[in-house]
Amino acid sequence: MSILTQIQKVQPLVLNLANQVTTQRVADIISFLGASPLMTKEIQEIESLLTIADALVVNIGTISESDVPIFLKACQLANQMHKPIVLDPVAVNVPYRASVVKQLLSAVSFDIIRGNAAEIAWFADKKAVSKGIDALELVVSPENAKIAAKKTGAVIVQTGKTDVVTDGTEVLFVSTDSPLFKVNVGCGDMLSATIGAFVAVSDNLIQSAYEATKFFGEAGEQATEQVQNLPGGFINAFLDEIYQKAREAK
Ligand SMILES: Nc1ncnc2c1ncn2[C@@H]1O[C@H](COP(=O)(O)OP(=O)(O)O)[C@@H](O)[C@H]1O
Ligand SMILES: Cc1ncsc1CCOP(=O)(O)O
Ligand SMILES: [Mg+2]
Repeated sequence: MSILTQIQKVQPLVLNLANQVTTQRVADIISFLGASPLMTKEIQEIESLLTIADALVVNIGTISESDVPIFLKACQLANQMHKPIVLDPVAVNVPYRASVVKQLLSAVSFDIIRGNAAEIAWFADKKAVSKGIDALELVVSPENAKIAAKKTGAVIVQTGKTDVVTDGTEVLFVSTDSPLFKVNVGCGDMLSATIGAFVAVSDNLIQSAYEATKFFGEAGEQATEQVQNLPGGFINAFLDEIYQKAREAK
């Protein structure tokens, strides 16, 4: 049975510490995949929510000082409860965010880290050209992703023109092409959430990350064709594609 089919069967609960910009898009893609999204910012309920959750997705996109305790507690509890954690390190090259992620890395282990090439370069201690939430380099290098995997112990999904999925040893590539992902804010967040839904039902981290990334990219290509390369209706066409393909999964 494919991981996508397993999602239809299990309907896993994916708990999100989401950013405030793309919460609805993240909740929608988890739901359209056949999984069940839940967002929280309340530290008092984190343990009970993790008890019923099948995966945790942590997105630092709009993190602030008052959020750090719940991020820390949620990740520590997820480790203790053996719930997989996906980290989306939005703009981690910015000093404050870097300090928060360093604090998290010193206290918890992440199963999968999904970021653009500039964000992944940070984990590899390599220079990269970025501008806020975006990577600016178009050259795809698996080397930084492999180093980042070895340094963090996580499976790395480095997104770009070609996506790189690696555990530091095995390296897989996803070469789909949906340029409208770049101009639509939140596509990275939605991919991280998709990976969360896949890893919620599979113990194979690199396979979950790869199949999620490939499924996501292929749906993007279908949607790009449907909207004649115009961004305004792309997300709706993309989410409809996700919904339809998820329900066709065998
Ligand atoms: N230059 C590009 N051309 C086509 N698709 C891209 C390009 N860059 C990223 N993508 C795709 O966009 C999606 C989001 O990745 P990315 O934009 O790198 O994340 P983020 O939004 O976090 O910066 C991924 O599916 C990725 O394959
Ligand atoms: C614009 C913005 N600002 C803080 S989080 C966010 C959304 C980032 O979304 P993505 O990294 O998926 O493009
Ligand atoms: Mg991002």
